[in-house]
Amino acid sequence: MSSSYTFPVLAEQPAAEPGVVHTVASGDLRLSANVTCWPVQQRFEADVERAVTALGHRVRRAHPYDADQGHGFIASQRQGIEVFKTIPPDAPLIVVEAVWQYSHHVLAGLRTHRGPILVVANWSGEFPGLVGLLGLTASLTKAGVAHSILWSENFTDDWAVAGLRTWLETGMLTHDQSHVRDLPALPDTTEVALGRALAAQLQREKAIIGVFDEGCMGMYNAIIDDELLNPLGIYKERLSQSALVAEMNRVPQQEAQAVRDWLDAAGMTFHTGTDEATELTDAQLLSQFRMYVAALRIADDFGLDAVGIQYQQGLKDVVPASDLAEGLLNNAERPPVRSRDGARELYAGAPLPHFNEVDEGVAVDSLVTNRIWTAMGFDPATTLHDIRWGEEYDGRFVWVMEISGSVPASHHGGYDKSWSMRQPPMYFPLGGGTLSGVSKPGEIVWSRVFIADGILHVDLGRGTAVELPEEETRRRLDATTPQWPIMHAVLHGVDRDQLMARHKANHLNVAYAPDADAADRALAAKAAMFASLGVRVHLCGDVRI
Ligand SMILES: C[C@H](O)[C@@H](O)[C@@H](O)C(=O)CO
Repeated sequence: MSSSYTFPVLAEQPAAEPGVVHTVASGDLRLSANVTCWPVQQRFEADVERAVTALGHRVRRAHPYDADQGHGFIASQRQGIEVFKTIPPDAPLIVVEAVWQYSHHVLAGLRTHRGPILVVANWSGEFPGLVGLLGLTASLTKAGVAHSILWSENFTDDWAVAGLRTWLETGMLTHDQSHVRDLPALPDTTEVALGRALAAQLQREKAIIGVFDEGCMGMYNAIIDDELLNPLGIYKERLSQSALVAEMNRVPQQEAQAVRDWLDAAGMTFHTGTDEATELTDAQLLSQFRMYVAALRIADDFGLDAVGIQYQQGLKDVVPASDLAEGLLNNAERPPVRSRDGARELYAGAPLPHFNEVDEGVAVDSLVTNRIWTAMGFDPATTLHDIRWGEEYDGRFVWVMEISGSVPASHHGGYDKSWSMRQPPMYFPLGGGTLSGVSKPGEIVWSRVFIADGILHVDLGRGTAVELPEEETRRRLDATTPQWPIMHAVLHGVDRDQLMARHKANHLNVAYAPDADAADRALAAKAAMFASLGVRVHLCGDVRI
């Protein structure tokens, strides 16, 4: 037997100290975002520390502020793995989030952490901390990692302090989820029959989702393995964003300009300037229109039924934002794009559903929604939104649903009620415009496809997009990211904390129906279609089936 092998020497793992709670903060990959958001994170961490200390425990931050970088976030998976080597595996651990964060930075460490895990976020619209929390908890749910969650403005309110105390004392915190119920036996209605027929068609005839670079911004929760996807009849075409850029470069300038002219004629407003670093320029817009044309051509080449562009890593350093192209793709009424030989209009008169940030839960949902809404004769335009924040208005809790760049123009009531603003430089160094506006009042079906216990689930609910006075809309935009499209959403029979406790994604899908009865019928068809596809359906809040 040889004695020359090199055996690994494993460092001793640190032991947990009684009364000590460790904290970590996961951040963005973009230095500009981490530096900009750091002061808010610091404030929130101080709030959490004060609350934990008042309850008789000590806080030990597991990683320091980095003076060279100008922030104290974990900014990569490698860094996260190294940080977790210093954390006692059995110690109580709080992930503190006031910002949008990349879940994979901390997922490796959290997967093997044995002590109780709590994820907390600040109830604030300023930066997407709540969105970050929801992405991480969805990722932990998919990974099967036990965890608790909690949110508060500054951890001085009784509800949050009581929750924190429970978690510190027991290592567990549960929330009311009595608004969720499993799908009952479905009635014998035309909508149920339609849903089942569309499911049978999808499984027999199959559909393809085109994925331009999988796995956006650490969103492990947004990746659905083929083994879970294929039984629905849905298959992935794996595409590269570099092919998209190559195709963009083949789009002649006049064709991109024709898209701009069409939108100008349709009444859309472009807030342009000349400073590439901070303003939206005509050149950025032309690049975005090239992307719109290129995405349709590639989708046509591969026979895609839906498409997703990752953008936020890689492409963000190559071309302006993908959002404007994405919003256009999701609308039935779009600038026409023809095949390269000019013979055919591509996807004429219909949206090509786009799942932003290659969120594959959104891909499945958009495809299903598109089929049902089209079959029922409704506007099939659908989009995701970030669950960004919310506050009471006039005695009702009104959510700020705010996607990071674009919604289909029909959600605003048309292109003449839509505008485009430069994407914030801290996330989008090369700029590009949004497709923004205020979502029109109306009846919506909301939903989310997610993975738990190794299978696909979907939550379905009803809501109303409400109109708020202009100054309240302005206040909400200014309190969040004013460049992005906003929906004022009231969810039926689901309160603020119930949605936060239950929702397994940073995103939520919405689609409009002509009226409340139509929305109920569309939801019933959707429930039937998902159930027929083998997805576990849950009804949330007040839903009439
Ligand atoms: C630009 C930001 O990173 C956003 O993309 C982020 O807040 C999200 O939209 C997460 O869903």
